[in-house]
Amino acid sequence: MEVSQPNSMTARPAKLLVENVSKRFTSSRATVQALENVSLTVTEGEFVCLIGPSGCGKSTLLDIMAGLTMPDSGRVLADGKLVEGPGRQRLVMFQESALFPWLDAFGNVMFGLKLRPDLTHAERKDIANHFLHLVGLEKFKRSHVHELSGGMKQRVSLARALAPDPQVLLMDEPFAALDALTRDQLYDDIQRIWMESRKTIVFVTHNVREAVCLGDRVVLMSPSPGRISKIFEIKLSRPRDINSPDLAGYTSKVAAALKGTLKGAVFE
Ligand SMILES: Nc1ncnc2c1ncn2[C@@H]1O[C@H](COP(=O)(O)OP(=O)(O)OP(=O)(O)O)[C@@H](O)[C@H]1O
Repeated sequence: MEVSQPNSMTARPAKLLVENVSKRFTSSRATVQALENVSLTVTEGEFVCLIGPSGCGKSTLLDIMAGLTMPDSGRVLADGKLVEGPGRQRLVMFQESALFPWLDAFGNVMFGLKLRPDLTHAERKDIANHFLHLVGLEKFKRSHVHELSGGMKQRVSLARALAPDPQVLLMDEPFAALDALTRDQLYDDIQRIWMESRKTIVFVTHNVREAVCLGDRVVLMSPSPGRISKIFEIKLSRPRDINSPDLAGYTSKVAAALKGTLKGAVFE
């Protein structure tokens, strides 16, 4: 299967280097080769989207980048250092918000700042307020989790992940459970925040349009065994509007290739 990694950003340093990573899961019922020989370079400040059919290993790859799962073979380097476990420079944001229900929005962001023992309590409060403002929730800082909508919860999760100032943000379908309108708003917000902060982001999604709207590159994976089958470079200016016609050409190209992975072939 063709593997190409065009990347106009190669002049920038590699933030994450995935080298020949393989991972197999064995249960009493079956053995699954979740990833086989996956290699990928993510450059500093890049926004990379991972897309592919269910079960192709996207989350497994993200977890390995995060240091939450160890590969059977191969390795991940972050800033040239071997990833051997989770670290505060690589934080993960999941589909379902993993907020603490007994804390309000502010308390949840403050909790994330426990990762920054170098800061005083007053500095943490300032930072928490700043990030709640950034995600548009300053008026809801005293709201408890059950009082927030799904979109608001994901905004708090985003503020909590950004507040400790990680260099890399790993996002696993963070908007999948939200309605279309809320998602469209969040696409604008995440692009604005990314353009301001220039974090390195790896973003898992099932949604081709979402991947094309957000990614500098869209990495298409194929299942059984999980591999990278093709990488698309998205050369559209930012900020991008998910509903703009410019996106359509890329979207149909990626969608056709995605369909191909389901049939066992990949189209250009
Ligand atoms: N802890 C585990 N134990 C056993 N099998 C697992 C485990 N985690 C993942 N798998 C299997 O590994 C394969 C890849 O799973 P993974 O969740 O990475 O895929 P995915 O592309 O993220 O899927 P989806 O899009 O449905 O979330 C699947 O076949 C899955 O069943």
